[in-house]
Amino acid sequence: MPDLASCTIAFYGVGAMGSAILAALVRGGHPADQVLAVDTSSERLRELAEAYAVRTTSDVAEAAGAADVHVVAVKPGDVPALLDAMAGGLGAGDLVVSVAAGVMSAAIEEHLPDAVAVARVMPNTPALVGQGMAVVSPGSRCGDEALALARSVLEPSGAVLSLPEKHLDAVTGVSGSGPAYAFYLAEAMTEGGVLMGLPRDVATTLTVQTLLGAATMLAEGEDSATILRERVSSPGGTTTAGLAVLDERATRAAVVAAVRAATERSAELGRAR
Ligand SMILES: NC(=O)C1=CN([C@@H]2O[C@H](COP(=O)(O)OP(=O)(O)OC[C@H]3O[C@@H](n4cnc5c(N)ncnc54)[C@H](OP(=O)(O)O)[C@@H]3O)[C@@H](O)[C@H]2O)C=CC1
Ligand SMILES: O=C(O)[C@@H]1CCC=N1
Repeated sequence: MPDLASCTIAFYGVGAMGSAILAALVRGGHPADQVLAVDTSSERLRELAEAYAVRTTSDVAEAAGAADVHVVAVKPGDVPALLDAMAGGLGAGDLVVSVAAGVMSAAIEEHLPDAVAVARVMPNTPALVGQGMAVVSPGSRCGDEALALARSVLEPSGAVLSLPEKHLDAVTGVSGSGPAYAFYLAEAMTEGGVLMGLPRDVATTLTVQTLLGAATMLAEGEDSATILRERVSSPGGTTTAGLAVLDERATRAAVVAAVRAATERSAELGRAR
């Protein structure tokens, strides 16, 4: 397998997720003329060409023949037809990296020539700002060099872990869908501030900086979430009053159930193939 720097990388589907990984890769220094955006939407292609000077095409077979690394970022239900359109252009030395939720690497391999390596990845949208979390799992034909190449596609997007594929549904439940849980909390905190009389822009600033500060303490410090929460909670004070309401309304159980539901939905998407 070659180094990523010498590879042409095609992104099939440049919606929310594909374009975030593409953007991080180009900002990270990968030559834009070695990046190919492929999408059914000519408007999306025009936007990406303008923003990042990447090459574009709507011809899947042409892209498959031109690239070495192939990032599949269409909706799970669109994956089989896309792979069939790609297959004729792929051969030994090619790597297919799929970010589609639930779609198993074995199901992807069935559509492709035997010589093609497949890796599955569960990324998330903070890749767009270089703060993504991606978990990479090798398929049955993905050796160490191909796995390293797959990781290097994601490294400009943020943190990267390698795990066996059996964990990817749970990963999807925590970090794949997780940004939406954080945005949901941000919406609710902002709304609470507005209800209590703060101007919306002020409530938004307070919420965003508070979540950023809390996440930075978790990321950079040694202390667990439990210890950090206890340090905010003065006995008989304001925080315990607020947290008691979250407990009364079973918020912790609701978040655990949300992770379970997203995990189960990922597995279900895989069975639908
Ligand atoms: N969004 C997220 O946070 C995450 C998404 N994922 C996974 O990423 C994948 C993409 O999700 P997301 O970016 O949200 O979806 P989007 O709908 O935003 O993007 C998918 C893009 O692919 C295009 N497309 C569909 N079929 C083809 C085709 N045959 N060839 C080229 N382009 C095609 C779509 O066009 P059109 O709209 O015309 O169909 C669309 O522009 C999904 O499989 C999802 O599970 C994984 C982790 C996180
Ligand atoms: O909602 C979804 O299905 C995709 C996969 C993980 C995040 N978004």
